[in-house]
Amino acid sequence: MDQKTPAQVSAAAPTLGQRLSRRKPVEKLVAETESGNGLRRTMGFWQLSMIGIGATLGTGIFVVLGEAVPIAGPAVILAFVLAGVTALFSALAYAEMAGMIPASGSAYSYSYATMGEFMAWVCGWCLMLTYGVSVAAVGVGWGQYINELLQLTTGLSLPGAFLAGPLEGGVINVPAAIVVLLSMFALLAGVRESTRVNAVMVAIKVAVLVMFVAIAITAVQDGNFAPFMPMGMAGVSAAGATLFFSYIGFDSASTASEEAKNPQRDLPRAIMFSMIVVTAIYCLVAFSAVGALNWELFAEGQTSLAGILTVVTGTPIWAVIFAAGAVLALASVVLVVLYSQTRILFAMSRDGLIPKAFSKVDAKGTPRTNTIITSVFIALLAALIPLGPLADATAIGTLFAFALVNVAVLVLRRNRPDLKRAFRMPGAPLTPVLGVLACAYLMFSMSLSVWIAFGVWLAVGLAIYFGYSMRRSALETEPTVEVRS
Ligand SMILES: NC(=[NH2+])NCCC[C@H](N)C(=O)O
Repeated sequence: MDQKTPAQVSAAAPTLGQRLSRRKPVEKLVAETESGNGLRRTMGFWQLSMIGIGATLGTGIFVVLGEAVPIAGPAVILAFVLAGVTALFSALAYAEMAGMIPASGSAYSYSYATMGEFMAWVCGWCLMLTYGVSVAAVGVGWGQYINELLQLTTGLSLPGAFLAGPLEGGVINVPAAIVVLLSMFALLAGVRESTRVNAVMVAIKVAVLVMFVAIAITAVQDGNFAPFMPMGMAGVSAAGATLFFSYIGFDSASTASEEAKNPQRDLPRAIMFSMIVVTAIYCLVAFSAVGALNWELFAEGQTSLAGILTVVTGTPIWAVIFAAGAVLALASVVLVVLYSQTRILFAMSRDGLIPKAFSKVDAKGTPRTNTIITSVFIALLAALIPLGPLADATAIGTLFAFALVNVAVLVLRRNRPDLKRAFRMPGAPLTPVLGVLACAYLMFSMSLSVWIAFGVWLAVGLAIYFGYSMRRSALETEPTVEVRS
């Protein structure tokens, strides 16, 4: 048995059921975020939108699109719409929750307040796929573009053994690991991407993607769209599940709610606006890509978007500009998302569910140990695992976490109608229910191997919860907190 603090001796140890369902009161969560975070309310609609778009546009459109085309054929355009609609429901649910509980733990914190500790743990564990594993995926995409840029400008290429992990016939993916480790050093040095740098990155990303559309659309041929749906609806769904990866990131705007001048008005509008911009860009890029190049030529990752530009124009200059833009942009996504992952672990550690080392900060206020452990783990993933499995694992875990956010909206509407909501999800309770169903639909469109990987991931998470977190939870060890909900 664990040692008990004197204050606890009087109270009987909680039962398993009490432990699993104990909730962290909304008021406590809000108080934690308010106590001395010193954040200033400076952001308006545009800055919030730029954050959402900046965290979303990344490896999904620059690389995963190419991997999804063979799954759906030209109907990859529909797959983007399907994934986009699913993301939209969750985006609205996020807007409602973030306006009520502006906590850095994001979906993990929302679940802790609504469904209790066990579901919060499961959600936090899934968020490590949404953030940590997605960083590895973006890192692998970055590696492809840096190599492409090197080839286009110098004709040289890194030896194959150092461009891919063992599952793809290489030894270790060096560039992917390097971009993660460089970001780690930047974070340790206290570098944060400022809103201004973020806005520049968004401008670069949007500019090169618009350039892509403008060039590729001149080569669109009707014949390339027939047959439109060679793999049927199953192909569209499967591609939609993979492409869901490309929509992840709008939630980042919600994590800035404490820095927004008027979150109530601007946050929902910014989330909607980013979703519309991103969906429009994705559909246009997908349309011009599959229109310019027959979908069958996308197989086996033989073609990249940059490659299409060279084929269409006959000169490599546009491909060089495109690849250079992608290299800059993807590096910034790695930095931003890695930072978010450390913040979520910070929140979980503060709650006692993972070791205190993750919430220890150094003199500069940086969670040093947290940042190093997290980054090294992610660098290893990036070095060893291919993009496809990393993106799929990110997608399935995120779909699950997003489904939970929709459930959290339903639960709080019923249990705490009194709470002030900066934004109310329109059409509730129907819309959050549709949100859950849409997430479930995409999850069930994923292949068996993805489900097995997800199952293993969850099993490890449960082992940690029951073996460690359950007894160390701050709700158990801090007697001031009410254990029963
Ligand atoms: N939590 C995150 N923002 N993860 C990054 C998501 C990846 C991004 N949507 C991309 O396509 O590259």
